Amino acid sequence: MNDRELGCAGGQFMDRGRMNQNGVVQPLLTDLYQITMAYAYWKSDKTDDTAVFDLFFRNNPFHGEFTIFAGLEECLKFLDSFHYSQSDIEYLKQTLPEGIEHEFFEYLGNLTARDVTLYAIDEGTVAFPRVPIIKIEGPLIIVQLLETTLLTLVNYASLMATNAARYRMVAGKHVKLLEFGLRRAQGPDGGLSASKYSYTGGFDGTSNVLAGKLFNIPVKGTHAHAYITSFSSIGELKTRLIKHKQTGIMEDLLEHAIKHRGLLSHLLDVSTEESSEGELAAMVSYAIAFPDGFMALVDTRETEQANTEPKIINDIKSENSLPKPRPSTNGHQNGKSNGQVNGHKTNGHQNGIAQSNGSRSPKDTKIQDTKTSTTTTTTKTATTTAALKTTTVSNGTAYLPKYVEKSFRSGLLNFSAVALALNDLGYHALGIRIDSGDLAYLSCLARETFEKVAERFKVPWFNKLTIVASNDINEDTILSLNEQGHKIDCFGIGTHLVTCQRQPALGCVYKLVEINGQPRIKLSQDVEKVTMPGNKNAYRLYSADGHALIDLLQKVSEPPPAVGQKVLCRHPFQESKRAYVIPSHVESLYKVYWKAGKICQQLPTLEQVREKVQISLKTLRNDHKRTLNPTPYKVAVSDNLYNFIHDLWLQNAPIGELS
Ligand SMILES: Nc1ncnc2c1ncn2[C@@H]1O[C@H](COP(=O)(O)OP(=O)(O)OP(=O)(O)O)[C@@H](O)[C@H]1O
Ligand SMILES: O=P(O)(O)OC[C@H]1O[C@H](OP(=O)(O)OP(=O)(O)O)[C@H](O)[C@@H]1O
Ligand SMILES: O=C(O)c1cccnc1
Ligand SMILES: [Mg+2]
Repeated sequence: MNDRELGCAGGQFMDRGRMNQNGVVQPLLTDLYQITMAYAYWKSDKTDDTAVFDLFFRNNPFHGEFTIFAGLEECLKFLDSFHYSQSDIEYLKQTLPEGIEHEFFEYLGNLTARDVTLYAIDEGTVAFPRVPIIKIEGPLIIVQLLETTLLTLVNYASLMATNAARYRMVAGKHVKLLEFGLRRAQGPDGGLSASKYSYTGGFDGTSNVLAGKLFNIPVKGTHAHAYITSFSSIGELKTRLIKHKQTGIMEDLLEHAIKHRGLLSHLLDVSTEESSEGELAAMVSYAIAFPDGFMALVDTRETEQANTEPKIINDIKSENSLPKPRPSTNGHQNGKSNGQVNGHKTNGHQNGIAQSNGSRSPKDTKIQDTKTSTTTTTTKTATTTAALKTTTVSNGTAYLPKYVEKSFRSGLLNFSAVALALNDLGYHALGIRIDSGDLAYLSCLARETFEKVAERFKVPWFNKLTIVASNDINEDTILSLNEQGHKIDCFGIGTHLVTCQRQPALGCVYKLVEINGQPRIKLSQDVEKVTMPGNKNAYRLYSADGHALIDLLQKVSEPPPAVGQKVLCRHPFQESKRAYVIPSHVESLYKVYWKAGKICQQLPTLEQVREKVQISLKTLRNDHKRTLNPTPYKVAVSDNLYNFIHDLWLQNAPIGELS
C-alpha cells in the first residue's frame, strides 16, 4: 500500500515509514495532556519508572450484555511505527509552553515502543465490562503517551463491530447485510472504519469502494433514485440494443420490455398508463449496462393517474394474506408502540404521501417505435390493448392492489417487464431494492408478484429474485419486520449502523493499575468506577456444554484455575455475591501480542476475525444475547484478588471525622 492508497483520511499527513495504517494514526493523534504529562514525568525524573495500564470498558453498549473487541491489529501497527518524526518535534517545540528543556525534545525524538509489552484478548472475541481487553506494561512515560491513540483505535472499532454483530443476530444468518453508511458517517475516517468493522461484526459487504480496496471487503450496491429520475421518456434512450447472451445477435431490449409490460399489465392489474415511462427507460438502459447484474430501485416514480380510495386495513389483510400495511396516521408498531420509528413519525403507504415525481399525462406519452427506433407519439392505452390481445390471464386477480404506492406499482411492473425482456435474451436479473413505504408489506407483495410471474411466464428463477430493503433501518426495525413477516433477502443499512445512533460511544478507559510493582487503585464514590488494582490475568471458565460461564480476574502471581477444580469466584465489590465454579474448560484470555519491539502472534486476517466473532458469540448463552432485558454475564475476581482490592481500598480511603 502506498501513501495515496492510504486514502482520504490523512494520506497527506503520512510520514515515511508509517506504512500499512491509515496515515492519520500517528503519535500526535493524541491529547495534548499526554505530552505535557510526559514532560512533567520527565522533569520529575520518572523516566525509569515502569507502569501497567488496563484498557477496559465499564458498560456494554446498546443496552446489551456483550461487546465485541476490535481494533487490536491497528493498535499493534501503531506500536510498530511509534516514533515522533522531526516535523512532529518541530511542531511540539512551537506548540508546547515556553521553557520546555531542549533535552526533552531529544528524549521524545528517540522514543519507540520497543520496551513496551502488550497483552490482549484476541480481536473478535466477546468481552465484558471491567475485564481489561488490553493490558500494557512498560516505561511509564511511553505507556502514558499511548493512551489516547489506543483508546481511539479500540473504542469505535469495538462499538461498530458490536453494533454490526447485533444487526447480524437479529437479521439471522441467511439474510444478507450490506453497509451503506459512508455518506452519513462521521467523516471519511469514520466511514472507512465503519465499513471495516461492520464487516468484522458480520456484514457481508459495503458500498464503500475504498474500504473494499483497502481491506479486501466485498463491495456491493444497487443504484440511486437519481438514475431513474434522470430519464423522463423512452425517447431519451440512446441505445436499446443488447447482444443475446447465447446467440450473440443484437436485439432490441426495449421492444421485448414493452411486449412484456403489456402482458404483465393485466396480470398485475397495473395499467401501462399508471407506470412511468421514464422509469422504464431508466431500467432498460441500466439493464443494457448490466444485463447479468440487473437490480432496480422500484419506488421512485409516481404517475399522474390517481389511485383508488385506500382500502381499510382489515380488507387488505384478508384479501391478500400479507402482513398488515402500516396504518396511515400512527405509523407502525416497532416494538416501542409509540407510533414512531427511529425517532420520527412514519407514513402509511396507503395515504399517497409520496409526492408526484415527473409525471405526465398519457396523451403526451412518447413511445419509441420499437422496430424503427424512431419516436412517435401515441398513447399507452393503445400499447396495452395491443399487448392484451396476446395475453391470457389465468384468473384476473389483482396482485398489485390499487392502494399500494403508485411508485411501487409502476416500479414493479417496469422491473418485471425488463427482467422478462432480459430473460428473452438469455440473462437473469438479480432483483429489486425497496427504499420507502412499509417494507414488510411491500416485500411480501413483491415476492408474491415474482411468484405469479414465475408461474405465468414459466421462469422459475423469478421466484428467487433478490429483494433488498433500505431506508433508515435499525435493529428494532429488523426485529419488527421479523415479527410481521417479510420477504427481504438483503438489508442495506447506513445511518443507524455507522453512526451507532443508539449509543454513539463505547466508554473504554485506560487506567494505571501498577507502578514500579506497586498496585494503584482509583477510588470513586461510584463503586462501579473503582479500578481493579495490580497486574492481573483473566480467564474464561466454561461449562460442560461449551458455554462461557464467567470471566475471572486474578493476580498474576496466582496459579490459573484448573479444569475440574472448584474455584471461588467473587463479585468484585459485593461481599455476599460469590459462587463456586468447576470449569470444564479454562481459557486464558491474554496473549502477548507485542514485546521487545515485535508483534509476537500471527495476526489473523479480517476474514478470520469476522469468523472469530461468530465463533465467540456461539459460546454465549442466548439469554446474554437477547435484545430485551438480557441476563448480565458474570465477571468475578478470585478470593485473593478480592481481599487485595479491599485491603488496598481501605488503606487508600480516608477516614472521616465526626464532630
Ligand atoms: N413494516 C415495517 N415495520 C417497521 N418499520 C418499518 C416498516 N416499514 C418501514 N419501516 C421503517 O419505517 C420508517 C419509514 O420512514 P418514513 O416515514 O420516512 O417513510 P418513507 O416510506 O421513507 O416515506 P417517504 O417516502 O415520505 O420518505 C423507516 O425507518 C423504515 O425503515
Ligand atoms: O437510510 P440509511 O440506513 O441511511 O441507508 C442508506 C440510504 O441512503 C440512500 O438514500 P439517499 O436519499 O442518500 O440516496 P438515494 O437517492 O440513493 O435514495 C439509500 O437510498 C438509503 O435510503
Ligand atoms: O448501492 C446502494 O443501493 C446504496 C449505496 C449507498 C447508499 N444507499 C444505497
Ligand atoms: Mg429514506
